[in-house]
Amino acid sequence: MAASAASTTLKLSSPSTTASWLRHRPLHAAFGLSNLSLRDQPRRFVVLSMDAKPTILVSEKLGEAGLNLLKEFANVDCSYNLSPEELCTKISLCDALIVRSGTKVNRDVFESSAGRLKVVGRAGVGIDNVDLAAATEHGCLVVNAPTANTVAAAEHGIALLTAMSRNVAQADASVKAGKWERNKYVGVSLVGKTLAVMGFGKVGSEVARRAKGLGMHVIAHDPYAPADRARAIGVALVSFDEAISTADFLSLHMPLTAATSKILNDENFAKMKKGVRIINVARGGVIDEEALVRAIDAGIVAQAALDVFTVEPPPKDSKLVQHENVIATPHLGASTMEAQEGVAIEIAEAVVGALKGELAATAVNAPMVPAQVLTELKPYVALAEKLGRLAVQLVAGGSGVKTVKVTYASARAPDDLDTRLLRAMITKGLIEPISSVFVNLVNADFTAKQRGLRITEERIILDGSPESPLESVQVQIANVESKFASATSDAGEVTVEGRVKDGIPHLTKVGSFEVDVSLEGSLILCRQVDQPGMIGKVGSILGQENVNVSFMTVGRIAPRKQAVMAIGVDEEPSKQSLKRIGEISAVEEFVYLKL
Ligand SMILES: NC(=O)c1ccc[n+]([C@@H]2O[C@H](COP(=O)([O-])OP(=O)(O)OC[C@H]3O[C@@H](n4cnc5c(N)ncnc54)[C@H](O)[C@@H]3O)[C@@H](O)[C@H]2O)c1
Ligand SMILES: O=C(O)[C@H](O)COP(=O)(O)O
Repeated sequence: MAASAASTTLKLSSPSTTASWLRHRPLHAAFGLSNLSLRDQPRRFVVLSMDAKPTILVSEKLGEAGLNLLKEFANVDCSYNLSPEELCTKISLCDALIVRSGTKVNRDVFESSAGRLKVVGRAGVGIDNVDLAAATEHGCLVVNAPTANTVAAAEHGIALLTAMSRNVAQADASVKAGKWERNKYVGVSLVGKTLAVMGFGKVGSEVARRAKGLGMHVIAHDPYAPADRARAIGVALVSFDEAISTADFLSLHMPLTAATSKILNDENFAKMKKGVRIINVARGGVIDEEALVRAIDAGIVAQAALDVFTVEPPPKDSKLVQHENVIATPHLGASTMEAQEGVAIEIAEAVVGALKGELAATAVNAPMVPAQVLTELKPYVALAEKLGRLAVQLVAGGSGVKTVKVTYASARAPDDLDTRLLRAMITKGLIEPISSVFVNLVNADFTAKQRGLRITEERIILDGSPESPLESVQVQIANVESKFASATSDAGEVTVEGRVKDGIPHLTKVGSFEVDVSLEGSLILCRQVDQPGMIGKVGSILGQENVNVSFMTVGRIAPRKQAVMAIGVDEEPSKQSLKRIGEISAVEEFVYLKL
């Protein structure tokens, strides 16, 4: 880490006890959640004046216990199956809205509310149906219920697994059609078969546990899950290729992210064992649905059981849904009486709490930064989150992301620099790109702990004037392999370091290579043999598809030796362009990272 001549390393206790930014301030006030006028403070969150009883619109069926909680505090309007126009008309009379995944809460809804809507509660995990940017712009808090439907989703995965393997749905339809086709519907046994659980998080680990009870051999792929957690329930974590090439059954439990979008595609279906069976209760977008139809027709995939689809509901004439080797359910993973009661209570408590102005642990878009400290710290909190995002995207696998070391170099006295917010932002950056969890200042330490993530902090005290709060921040992930080997330091840790320059976060180090690229847009890191013309070659590939390069630097060990080129891009390059960059003869490895 670059430090000035004299420096001292100091270990910080975690969480920091020197919360100078937040000390003596009630949290809701520190976070700008107290009675703010929406017009004056359009990006902050408002709470209701306690004079009037608020109105809560529930637009999809919610469990009775949750409704009762809401009714104790508010007027509750349960109006299901509203058209988009009806929703927009009603919303101007409502302080809160509670939805599941069936209601599209788009920008029109926030605009139509004319500032009255203060909270949107999602009775479930995924907030794909809520326009978060529009919510934040309109000062509307979004909360979700992230835990209560985990077991229900896992049980539905198992239901699909067993129903598919014994043709229950097809045989049922056949009997109801008056037939008796005992030879046609011979199934396959589960005992002794290999199930690969793709995504070993909350739902995936519950599926694994249950499948072991069915006598299956369970393996899992999850580059970020700690191997010891998997081992504790007798599951081996394996690479992606090993999982898909050895599985008899593949069950998908990863979130839909840029990295997992269409992760089951033609190329990967071709690597699978002939006759593999696929279960998806995660998100439709993780499968290339057209490629799945091709793989079924080619006999690679024997059967698929799907609860989720890229477009929901899928088109009536969808080849996939109509395929005789596919069974489908209409996104029923969370639909048990028990889960819906649990989710209803979880969301009702969160919405009522938010309307009362309490800080919500399940807030999806709560401001992480108290308005009062924004001026000085804004670029540093952005830097912290982006370093977390970069570090985790560089991880390829290993024993999972378990140990993260953060090193702050600062000339400020330890008492004058509270790292709680920075640590929370790094945690947010580390967790959000790989999970369905949203991290805020309230839940950051808890969420890290729950995922088995240990974050230690160290301080390097620099000589000199403490004008800026921080000189640099370094994030290191231990015991993992990297997608970009050059990001691994000599000590074997995935390492990124950055600093703020002219108010803008910059990446200044990757592994042992010094670089200098502003952390805006996205980033391509390329390791090559240092030689003339490289910048031109990469630049022209990007230029051909109108991808704007915002920044480019080369860090090298010595002239004509190995170098790392960091290229900031405003737009996402196509897969083809990235492939062409990888094919340039001097390029030894490269990676594309979203910030
Ligand atoms: N069908 C339903 O009704 C229903 C209900 C609940 C959850 N879900 C969905 O199930 C999925 C899992 O939910 P969860 O609560 O277990 O989330 P989670 O965040 O607890 O777990 C997701 C896991 O996926 C892992 N992961 C991330 N990227 C990966 C990759 N490239 N390859 C392999 N693993 C990767 C993460 O490390 C994490 O451990 C989500 O998509 C969620 O939306 C669906
Ligand atoms: O994201 C979720 O919680 C699940 O996909 C369930 O969605 P649902 O509440 O619409 O059933």
